[in-house]
Amino acid sequence: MAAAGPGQLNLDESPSWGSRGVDCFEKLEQIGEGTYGQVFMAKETGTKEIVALKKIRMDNEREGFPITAIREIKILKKLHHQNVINLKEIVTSPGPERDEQGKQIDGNKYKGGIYMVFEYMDHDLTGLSDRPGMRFTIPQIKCYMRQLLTGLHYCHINQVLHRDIKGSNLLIDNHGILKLADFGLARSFSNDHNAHLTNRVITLWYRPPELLLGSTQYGPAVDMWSVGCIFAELLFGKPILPGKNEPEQLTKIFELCGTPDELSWPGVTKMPWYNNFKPSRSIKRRVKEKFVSLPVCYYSFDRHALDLLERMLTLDPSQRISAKDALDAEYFWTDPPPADPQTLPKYESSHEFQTKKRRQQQRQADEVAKRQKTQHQPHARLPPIQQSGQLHSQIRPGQPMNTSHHSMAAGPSHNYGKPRGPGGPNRYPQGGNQGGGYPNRGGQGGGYSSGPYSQQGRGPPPYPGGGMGGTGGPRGGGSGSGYGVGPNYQQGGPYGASGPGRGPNYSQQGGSRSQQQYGNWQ
Ligand SMILES: Nc1ncnc2c1ncn2[C@@H]1O[C@H](COP(=O)(O)OP(=O)(O)OP(=O)(O)O)[C@@H](O)[C@H]1O
Repeated sequence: MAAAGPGQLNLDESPSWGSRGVDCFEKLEQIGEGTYGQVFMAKETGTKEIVALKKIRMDNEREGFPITAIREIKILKKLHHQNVINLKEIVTSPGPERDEQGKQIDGNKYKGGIYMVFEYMDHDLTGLSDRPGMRFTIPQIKCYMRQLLTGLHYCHINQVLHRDIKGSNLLIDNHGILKLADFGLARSFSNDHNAHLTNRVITLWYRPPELLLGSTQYGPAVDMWSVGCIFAELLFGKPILPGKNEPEQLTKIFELCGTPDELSWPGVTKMPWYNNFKPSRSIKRRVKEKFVSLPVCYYSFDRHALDLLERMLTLDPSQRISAKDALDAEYFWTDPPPADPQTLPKYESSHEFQTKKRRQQQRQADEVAKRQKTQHQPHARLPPIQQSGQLHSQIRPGQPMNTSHHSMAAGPSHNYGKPRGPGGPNRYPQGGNQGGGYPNRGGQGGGYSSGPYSQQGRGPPPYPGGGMGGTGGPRGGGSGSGYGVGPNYQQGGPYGASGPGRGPNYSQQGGSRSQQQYGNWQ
């Protein structure tokens, strides 16, 4: 495993990097729990500036500073764009880490913690969209999508693949600005695509078919598949491809996008795992059909949205639309235009971690109320006990802080864990998770890069309500095909016992994206 010298980062030209202690910051509250460790909202004691501190988890790193953190720091140091999170500095904690009881924590040979200091962002997309009653408008969705594509285009022209695009890694502030974050799986690429890269990246639900079929030579198109999944999710109201494991993920993709053949995807039959996952019968692509006639959806996908989605969810990566071309798509240039970020509603801070915690508390309160009710039932003459749902209905955290926008319907359902790459937490489905849990994860912008978001004439249209779910709906789960098109698992797929962090059966997704999990991933 690659490692930096103990206690040394040596990553910077700037002398202040790594030289300040974390005691320059007052920790305010925990806002994230990632594979790396915790993320805190903190205040710089001198300037009072609010920042996010991401603690680099060292406990599993016996051989040095974690390569994931080195990559993230190196890459972020070279990326500077309005739609990419700004890494401000690295700080260290001087002494040995202590737990809440003041006991020294073992296993950290650096005798202190290392933190990345980021600009603070009020929300992540998952946390925001999971707020009860949250409904994004079409101009809001266009605004977020355009910023996502602008940030990603900037990464791609700077030869960086993000490799973990998902809602919880898209941060949004109360000025409506969206930034790409979490570059822990990112890496530089060269345009010749000759290097071999690991295919065990990208959270399962957002992972493209070429990686699921074993490709190790890939490029920016992998991120564009994930963007397509996010785009559809924003309009559809829930994740569109919630596979429980890799084979099921591929099945879901084929059911939606059709089965590939040499005509639609030249070279597909030569892909490393094609024979393992060869569909038993051919299926027609039905992206348009699925999203045009939705029984339960908040927005209908208009013609331009469907066209763009089709081009993002193209099976053959060489034919998939690039970020640059997506920014030119009719969708962004037809009414209603993308909202100006400044005009978007401001919300109370909503990170996936917090919305998850709130939901857990609500669940616990519901259980207590249920228990009390059961205990009291035999005493028929006692007054009925108030249900926790009544309390819930009074608290409407999904409401924007300003009320100038559209009213919001109430809606439950935060998903708290998040599924990651080959194993990991989950907002999405991972076996037995109660409707939540995430899937596992295992030059400049040609006129787009950092400019302001111009309104495109033709005054604001009336915005119908709608947006990303929040109805607690069927997140996660969803099994099998019902089409009988599953891959040929019998032949012993590549996802069997061989993969690090994966159990012998397909439903295993535990783990993290640490070295242990990915081995020598590139
Ligand atoms: N700069 C920031 N401002 C506000 N919140 C942040 C910031 N960076 C991260 N967070 C919150 O912390 C969460 C986890 O952060 P991040 O994804 O960077 O950590 P991670 O350890 O890599 O997590 P994961 O393994 O889930 O990707 C984010 O989803 C977000 O809610």
